[in-house]
Amino acid sequence: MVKQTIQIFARIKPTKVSKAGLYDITEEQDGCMLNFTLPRELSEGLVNNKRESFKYRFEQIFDQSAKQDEVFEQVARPVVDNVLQGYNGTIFAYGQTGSGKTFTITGGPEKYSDRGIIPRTVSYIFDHQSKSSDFEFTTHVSYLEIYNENGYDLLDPKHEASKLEDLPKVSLMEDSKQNIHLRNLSTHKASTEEEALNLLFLGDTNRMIAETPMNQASTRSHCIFTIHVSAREAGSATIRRAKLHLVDLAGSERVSKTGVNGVLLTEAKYINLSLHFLEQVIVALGERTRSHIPYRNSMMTSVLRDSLGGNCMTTMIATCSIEKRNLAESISTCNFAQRVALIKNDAILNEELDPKLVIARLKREVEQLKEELAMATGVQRSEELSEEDLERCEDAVRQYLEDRDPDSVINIGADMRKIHRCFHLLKKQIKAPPSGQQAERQRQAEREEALPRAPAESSEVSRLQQLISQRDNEINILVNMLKKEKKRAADAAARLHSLNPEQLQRLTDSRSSEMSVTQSRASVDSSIGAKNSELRMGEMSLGRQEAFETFRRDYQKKHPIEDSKRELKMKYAEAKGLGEKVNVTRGKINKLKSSLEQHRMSRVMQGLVDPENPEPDEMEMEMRSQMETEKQSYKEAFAHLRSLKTEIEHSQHLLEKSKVQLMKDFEIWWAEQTAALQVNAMHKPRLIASFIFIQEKQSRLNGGHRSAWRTPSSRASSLSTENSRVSGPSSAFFCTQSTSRQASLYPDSVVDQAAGLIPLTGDAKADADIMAFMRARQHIAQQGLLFLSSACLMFASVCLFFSSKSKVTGRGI
Ligand SMILES: Nc1ncnc2c1ncn2[C@@H]1O[C@H](COP(=O)(O)OP(=O)(O)OP(=O)(O)O)[C@@H](O)[C@H]1O
Repeated sequence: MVKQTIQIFARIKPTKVSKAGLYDITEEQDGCMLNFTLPRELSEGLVNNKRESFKYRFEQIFDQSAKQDEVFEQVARPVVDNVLQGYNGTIFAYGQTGSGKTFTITGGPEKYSDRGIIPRTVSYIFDHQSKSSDFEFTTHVSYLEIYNENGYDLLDPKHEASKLEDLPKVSLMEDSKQNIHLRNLSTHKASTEEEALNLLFLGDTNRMIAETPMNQASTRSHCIFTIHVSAREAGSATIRRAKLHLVDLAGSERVSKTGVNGVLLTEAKYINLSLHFLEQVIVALGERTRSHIPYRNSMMTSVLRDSLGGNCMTTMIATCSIEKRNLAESISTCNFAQRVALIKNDAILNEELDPKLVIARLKREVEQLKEELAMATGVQRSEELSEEDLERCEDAVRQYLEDRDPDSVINIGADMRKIHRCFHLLKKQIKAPPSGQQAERQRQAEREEALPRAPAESSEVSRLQQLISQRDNEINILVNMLKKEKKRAADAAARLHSLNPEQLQRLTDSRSSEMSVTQSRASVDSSIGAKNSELRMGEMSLGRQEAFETFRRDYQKKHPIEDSKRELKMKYAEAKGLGEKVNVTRGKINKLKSSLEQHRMSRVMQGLVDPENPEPDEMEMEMRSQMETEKQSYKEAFAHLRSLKTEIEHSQHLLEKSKVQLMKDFEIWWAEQTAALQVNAMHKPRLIASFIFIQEKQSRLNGGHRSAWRTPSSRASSLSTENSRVSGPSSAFFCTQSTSRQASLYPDSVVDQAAGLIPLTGDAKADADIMAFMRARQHIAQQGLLFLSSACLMFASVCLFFSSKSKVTGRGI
């Protein structure tokens, strides 16, 4: 058992503002000190006392310039090493919104070097596994999100989440030993790093898609990515199982400061409540005398029960923002961390015996004991030998006969039935007529025995015989080589035959090194995320698509997307170059190999070397050394290519995530615009005619479906024309969009007349007439009678004008 207090680290988020004496970090013998010095006006306000200086001890403090790899090495790697040894581990980030929790745990959205603890941990685990060939590892992952005290499975493959409620709900269950189980949380086997990273990406994308618009600005949920590792040494029945929780908590700021209402307030209350319960658990654990720890108060503390005061090695990273307005929250984060540092955990090695292996071992033992008993008592066992036993006897006899050691024995145990069986097999061997080859060899030996030979003659004969067998060997080698070549050619032809043109193209492409295969697989995997955004794009109406294009052009975050694309392109180019290099080197190695073989062969043929014990000559040594150099360069290039492949996959994931984010931001913007326009429309009933006019036109653009204009999106774009005149810049986009469409379909004059000359009258009947007319006009327009419709429009306008005038004056026309 390892007794250890929770290790605490702090990380300061980079800021453009100069630190101007607000904080400093000092190194001490047993850790680091973080000192905050508050300006007077702050110490009197936000923090409820007048202290100006606050000091906190941490295991280590990462200042603004700290890089992600440094954080991984210091914070995560020791925990992960323990997990690989069989100890549970937890790493959690705590801090106010925007202080860098997600950046630390998952990573930044732009650069590969910004990847956080989770992807680095995944790489580390699989790297370790590939190097430990004595162990058999299995890795599973799960991803849980806790929002408003409800758990959701972020890795559910059956659902395409568009909101959180679409994801399966996870609930807590407690067994008789009070162990917590998570019902409905799927765990997925990951056999490779790539598979695990794809799962992480799937979960992150689901998390992003399922965010409610209200919680956009900040992650208002807790997320727990769990890696389950089990390891067994070859031949051992003992399995070590450990799990690693990587936790990104929700922002810890106080409700009063968030200044929120409605849904957001409910969220904030839940977050604060669950963080409050977390604090209660931590306080209770810190008090030695407390026997009851209130884990059950919240889902998060229930899930993390083992991590807090239980069987786990736990590490916390406190994320702090040192901008003036955030100092109070950072101080409260550090206070929290100090309490956490008091908690003692008792981590135990999670070892268990694999029941299957134990049963097999016990069965073997029982068999042995039965055999010994039979020998000792003389009461022989009478039941038939099993198939397995029969096979074992055959193997034992074969090995015995093949063994050249005259002292070898058959080791089959004390069972008389098996001993009889072995004797039976031996007798069969002796009695059986020799096979063709054996018979020939026997005859030859007999002939040789029978021949009386002169000593000189016999030495000449044996020299010639040696030469013949040497030639036989050479012929065999050549025939085998020929066969291999033929087979390789036939396989290649068959493969080419089975490829479709696209694959053929890919094959001929220089990227057709190993890299291209893995890359294409990666792109299939990364399409999981792309699917969401593409699907949505496909579902958009034409107007909305156009709106999206405009939105994308002006999108604030477009630059990172463009940067990522550029970076990805560069990496592709680099991978292509490396792939070519790998191919060239491989070609060189193959060429050297065949030259070496030829060289050896020719030496053997010339009788310059003993085929049984070929001594390398100078040329061979030279070729071998060249081959070693090439192999080294191949290895290096290949390793580089592999790491580049991981980088490319990561960048693809980031790009996909940015695209999903863009899509989400667009949806929110669109909803806001629609809502604003609807409010305008309610206050301007007289504008309905132009609204309908544009609606109808929009519906025409959308393929002439009447129903299209009922959708909020088309309603918004129709209203927009009016809105652009009334509410100005906020709807400038709609204005541009509509006018550009109008210009292409209708002469400006007609549109203006339609929108400007036919306002509604306020009289129900007259307005109904106007609407009926508009629809009729739409119908005519759809049949291509644009000119006629314009004439009708003018005529109707005149009629309506007189009709409304006559109503006003009380006279008929
Ligand atoms: N150490 C850092 N280096 C560079 N950028 C950072 C760092 N820490 C945070 N950021 C950036 O600051 C922004 C907010 O960070 P992040 O999303 O990680 O905060 P958070 O604490 O997880 O917030 P929330 O509680 O809302 O989820 C992001 O754009 C992130 O990329």
